Amino acid sequence: MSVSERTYIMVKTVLTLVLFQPDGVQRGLVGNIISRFEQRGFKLVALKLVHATPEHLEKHYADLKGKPFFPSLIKYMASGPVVGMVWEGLDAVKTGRAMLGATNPLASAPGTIRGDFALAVGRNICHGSDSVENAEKEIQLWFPEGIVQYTADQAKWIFE
Ligand SMILES: Nc1ncnc2c1ncn2[C@@H]1O[C@@H]2COP(=O)(O)O[C@H]2[C@H]1O
Repeated sequence: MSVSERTYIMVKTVLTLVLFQPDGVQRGLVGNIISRFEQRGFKLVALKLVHATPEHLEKHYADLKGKPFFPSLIKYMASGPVVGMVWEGLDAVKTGRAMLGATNPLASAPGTIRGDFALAVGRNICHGSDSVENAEKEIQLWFPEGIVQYTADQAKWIFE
């Protein structure tokens, strides 16, 4: 079992990283989106507001290094504070991505975060890990100190 694969009550849970871009922070959407994850039944296990360096962001977006928008993405992400958070839950990576909506807000369904709040691909509010393996790497990058371990009492009302 990998570090990010866990067991919570009798349910096998995973961790996912959600990273607010500067537009999500500046537009005051952090609280709304935290509420969506809480209301869905996910458990918050780490949270921080940071002004990330270009070097740190280059590591986070390493798989996009060859893309034409890579330099502007790094410059933009380093232009203001971002918020990193880690959520734990059943299929947290897949369901988190579904809650975010498509990368391009044009293709994001209403009801998703991008479908409700974004219009441009370069201002699409927040990033979500796209696989359990990448979540593990991203969580290690943003939270090298580790996540918080605790029991959420509401778990018995969410899982069978
Ligand atoms: N032209 C583009 N195509 C895709 N992603 C872009 C583009 N320009 C900026 N981005 C950003 O790059 C990010 C990479 O993956 P994310 O899901 O985090 O969301 C993406 C967008 O925020």
